[in-house]
Amino acid sequence: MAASVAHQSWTTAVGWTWRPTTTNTRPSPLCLPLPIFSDSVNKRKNRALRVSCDYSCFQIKDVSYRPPGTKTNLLDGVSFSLREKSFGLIFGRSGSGKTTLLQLIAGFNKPMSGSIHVQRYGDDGCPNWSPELLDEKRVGIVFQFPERYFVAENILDEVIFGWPRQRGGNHLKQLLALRLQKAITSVGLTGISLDQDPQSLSGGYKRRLALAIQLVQAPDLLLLDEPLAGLDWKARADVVKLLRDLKKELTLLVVSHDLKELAPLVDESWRMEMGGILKGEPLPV
Ligand SMILES: Nc1ncnc2c1ncn2[C@@H]1O[C@H](COP(=O)(O)OP(=O)(O)OP(=O)(O)O)[C@@H](O)[C@H]1O
Repeated sequence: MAASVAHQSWTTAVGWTWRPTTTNTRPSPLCLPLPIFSDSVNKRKNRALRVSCDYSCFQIKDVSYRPPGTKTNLLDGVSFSLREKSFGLIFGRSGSGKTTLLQLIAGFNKPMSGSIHVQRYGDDGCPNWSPELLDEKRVGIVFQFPERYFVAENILDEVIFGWPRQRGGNHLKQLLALRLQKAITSVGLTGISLDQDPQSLSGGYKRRLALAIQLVQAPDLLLLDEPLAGLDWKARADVVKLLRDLKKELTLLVVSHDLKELAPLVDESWRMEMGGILKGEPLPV
């Protein structure tokens, strides 16, 4: 069977954006209560308005990290916040600790101190729940040169690597199939046969595949380490365009030296200084 989802039709829509859930609904004491409307229509309108204006931020607070058995901090009191569906860029000298920070946010290592949370805000800009620990399952990461880690013999297997371990009925299978289709479409791989060897793809298409592998898990936050490194000018332009589209769907935190090409996408930027000290700073381009 040709391994392609491009020509299959799917009738059910699957939500793409996850919202953190919590049982703690205590409002911030600093926030005033919302106005009470006697008219029920106004109440409904007001509620609809509030829902559409809610938003989340990923919050890293005072994070420090030193690898076990070493004496030097690689990250020193790193704090920043990134609003959902925005594009954050961290730049700075080689060896300053940028990749180390991404690995902590992805949950590969635990910080020595500090916290990594998701905070929800209401339409009045006030936190409306207590912050929740960021669930690492909600975070995707694409390493530098991700194509070096491809293991499967065809594109489909590469994308769904790990699925056999997931048990579930038809509902789960349908959900995964829909996610697969959406991921493949999002990165523009629809014209490619999924039977193909991933290593036969061009450099730009390998990066698309690496992104699809993460998107199929439907992350809320996608971390990218040097997404343009090693690509020719055309592939770089393709990946930049793809990242612009992805920003509409999820939050992107990128580490890169390619400031000029990524600048049009960037909402927030920070410089990592040697010793793992992060400072908010406009891009120097
Ligand atoms: N487990 C470890 N033990 C000791 N030192 C480490 C460990 N992991 C990374 N380092 C060192 O920490 C420093 C920061 O590394 P990191 O890869 O985070 O930097 P970077 O800013 O991402 O660099 P680049 O831009 O070159 O990718 C480097 O000097 C690296 O050698």
